[in-house]
Order: sequence, then structure tokens, then C-alpha cells
Amino acid sequence: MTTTSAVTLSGVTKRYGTVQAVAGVDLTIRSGEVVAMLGPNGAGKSTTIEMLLGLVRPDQGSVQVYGSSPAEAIAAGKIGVMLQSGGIIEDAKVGELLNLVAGLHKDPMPVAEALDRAGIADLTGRKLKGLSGGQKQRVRFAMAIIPQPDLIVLDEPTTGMDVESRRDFWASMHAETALGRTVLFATHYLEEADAYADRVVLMRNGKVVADGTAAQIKAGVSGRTIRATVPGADLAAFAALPGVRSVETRGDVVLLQCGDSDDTLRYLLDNTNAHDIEVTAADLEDAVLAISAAEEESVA
Ligand SMILES: Nc1ncnc2c1ncn2[C@@H]1O[C@H](COP(=O)(O)OP(=O)(O)OP(=O)(O)O)[C@@H](O)[C@H]1O
Repeated sequence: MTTTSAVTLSGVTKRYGTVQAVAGVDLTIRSGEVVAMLGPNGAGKSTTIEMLLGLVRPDQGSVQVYGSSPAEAIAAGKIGVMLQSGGIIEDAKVGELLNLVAGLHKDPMPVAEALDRAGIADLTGRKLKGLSGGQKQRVRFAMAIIPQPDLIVLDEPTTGMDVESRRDFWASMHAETALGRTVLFATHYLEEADAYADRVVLMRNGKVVADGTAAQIKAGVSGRTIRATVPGADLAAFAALPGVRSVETRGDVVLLQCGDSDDTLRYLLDNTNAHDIEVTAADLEDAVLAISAAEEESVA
């Protein structure tokens, strides 16, 4: 991975009437990163993406994509876009639409290749209006990759797809990221962020409230829980360990909430008669709920 910056948002804000849709977002995406933008409805994900694409003008702040404005980056074929709706001519056939899109770009990939990569070669002669929601999403995906972009931006790409289609979609996407493309996708599906992104940006109330790998977000919020049977445990000694946040007991079983579970495990093995030790990590959903609750408290 290089350190070239693909996207730089600095102090970006957007207000619609009384709604502060985006309330000061700073975000840098490096070339080659696959970034998931997560957040509840109304968090500001789509508005942030629309500003990144130059579809909406920020009230304040600046947006740069590969060092130029979004409009310049799009004109240069550097960004491929898949939005939640629009972009489709219902009366056109899939192949016709993709030929049209290819004609708009300087160096498009062959339409047959885009169809193939999106897994819709068999739909070439079908009219858009007869396709299912998931099939249309795949057509949008083919449209996004046709310019052979450096950056692919997808707003909730798998909405309306069943589980199998979602899996196939991500397999197609994986082939794109393997080519070193940079990807930003918004999603409500935590497991998609966990499975496919190098980095998770969690938005809430128009702000970025957490930013890191899925593993960092999980660890930063809830750490790990160590459960062990420790007859005659010295609870005060556990509580004094630097990696331990809280100690609970159930009979001989001790539950330790840890920021740093490795050091705590070493201590348990070296200094106590602990046995039946289990270590569990919080899942991303726990982490997101905890961050959202903390944010809610700070807003209230
Ligand atoms: N064109 C608009 N006019 C008025 N309000 C808008 C407009 N676009 C967005 N908003 C408001 O701005 C806030 C942020 O919306 P946005 O669509 O960016 O959130 P989101 O995180 O993408 O949500 P979702 O997950 O539901 O797509 C919401 O309160 C929304 O109602």
C-alpha cells in the first residue's frame, strides 16, 4: 500500500434547513484502502459521499480527490460511483446502457469485461425495467467499474440483495480491490464492514465518532473478556493490573474485562492457579452500540 492520499475531506459541513446533516468531518483515505462507512439512518453517510463526489457543495470545508476537485477527478475517470438509486435508464437494455456509459469515458474497460466482472453477462439483452433490485445493483456496479477508476465509491451497494447475491457481489468487489483500487462503501451491515473493510469509519449525528480497523474499534470499546476458574483468587491484585478494567466473580469463576488481555493472561498463567481460561472479543455490533450510547450521552 502506498501512502498517497486518495480522498481528503477537511472540516466539511452541510446543513439542510434545521438539520445539520454533516457537522465537521475530517477524513483522509489513502490509496489502496478499503473503507466502510457505518452509521444509523440519518448519520450523514450519503451526504458525506455526495460531497466527496461533488454532487453536493459543502457549506464549509474542502474536498480533494487525488489532489483535485471531485468534478476534475470524475472527468478524469478516477472515480467509479454506485449510488443507491438513479443512473439507470429503465427502457434500455443492460448492454446498451453499459455501452452508453463506456462511451462517456476516455479509457473504459470493454463492456463484455464489465458485464463479466459484475456477474451479469447473461443479462446483456434484458431491459432494465424487468430486473430485480439485486440485478439492478449489479448493473450499477458494472457502471461503476467501467471507467477503470482508481477509487470506487458505493452507497449501500448490497441493499435489496439476498444473502447469496451479497456474497457474490463481495467476491466481485474483492477482485477489484485485489487490483489495488481504493474503495469507500457505506453500509448498515456490520458484518460487511467487518469482513471486507481494512478500516471502519463510524458516523453518527453528522460526525465521525470512531475510525480504525474493525479489530481496533472492537478492542477500543469493549476490549476482551477473560473468564477463568481461579480458586481463592486475589481480586484486589487482579483489579490492580494495568490491563484490567473491571473484575467480577461467580463462585470460583472470575470475569475480567480487559483493555490488554495478553498481559493479563500472562499474569494469570504465571502467578495464579487459573484454569479453564476463555478469552472472548466483543463483536462489532457491541462496539457500535457502545460508541453510539457514549455519543448519545455526550450530546444529551
Ligand atoms: N436533500 C436533503 N434535503 C433535506 N434534508 C436532507 C437532504 N439530504 C439529507 N438530509 C438530511 O440530512 C441528514 C443526513 O442524511 P444522510 O442521507 O446523509 O444520512 P445517511 O447516514 O446516509 O442515512 P441512511 O443510512 O438512512 O441513508 C438526515 O437527517 C436527512 O434527513
